[in-house]
Amino acid sequence: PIKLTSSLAGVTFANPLLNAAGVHCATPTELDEVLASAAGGVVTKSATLAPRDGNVRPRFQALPLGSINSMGLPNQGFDAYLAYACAHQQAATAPVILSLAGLSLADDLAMLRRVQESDFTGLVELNLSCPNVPGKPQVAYDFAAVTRVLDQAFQFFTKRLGIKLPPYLDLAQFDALAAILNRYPLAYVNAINSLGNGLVIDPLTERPVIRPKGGFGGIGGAYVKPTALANVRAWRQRLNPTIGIIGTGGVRTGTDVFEHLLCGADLVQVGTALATEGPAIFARLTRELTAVMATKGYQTLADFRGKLQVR
Ligand SMILES: O=C1NC(=O)NC(C(=O)O)N1
Repeated sequence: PIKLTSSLAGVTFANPLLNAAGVHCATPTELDEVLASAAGGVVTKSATLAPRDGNVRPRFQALPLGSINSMGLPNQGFDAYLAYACAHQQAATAPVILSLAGLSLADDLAMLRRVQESDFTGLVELNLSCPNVPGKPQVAYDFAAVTRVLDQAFQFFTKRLGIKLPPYLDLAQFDALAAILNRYPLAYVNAINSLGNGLVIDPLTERPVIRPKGGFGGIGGAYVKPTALANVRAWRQRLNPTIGIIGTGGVRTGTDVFEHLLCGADLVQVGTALATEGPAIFARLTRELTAVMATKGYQTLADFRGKLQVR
């Protein structure tokens, strides 16, 4: 019989599929709907210290080949998501990953200190790659800033910490950042966040399809799958084996899930396709992944994880 169990930093998932932070996870109702689906776990909308309304609308547009978004971190605030994560840890539901996106280094550290002092023992995902807060650069493109936040976080944080990274497009960047990341006891790296600051135009109205930032927003979906797979593969080839990998980007079918796992992902997250199809997608993806594995004679994810062949 085919088994889809996967573990990440000692946390076991019955199947490797979750939502991507930000999609179908901003309220307890949405979070419950993902947990009630065939997903193996759920990740919360990236929390800021205080609740946020986010950017002006329209701020999301589904597209034939993916999506563009400039949400601007609308969320119920850190306390709400920490409470949800703790409650569901007690209820022993599928794992809840708590995503954090401070608007400053101080906010990142303040939230991590609160998690450290809390009863939450699960996975924490520090989002270093939101491209959509006007005036805020993506921290993960500034390697000195990444070093600062990890240096200061690991002075006191002893729980399971992963980081959400943006796509990198140059192998020298993977080499340089891996040398930094390998110095820290990271639980995992999640690659990729949306491809930042794309522009989608409506030729009829001669205007961008979303309003914030003059129409500049993060690109997701089929557009980014080759870049997502390359980032998963590049990190797997460079990071210590103790650092797990979550693959995110361009997942719409069981074959897409299979490809992320083949590149080395331990878990796989779904954003754009979940936004359009809803949580029922997790049953479809589980069915399709199982069919791919059956066709190839694989019984477990370990039979093929990270085993992309070299041409
Ligand atoms: O990290 C993020 N990535 C995105 O693509 N969008 C959200 C957001 O804008 O809140 N944040």
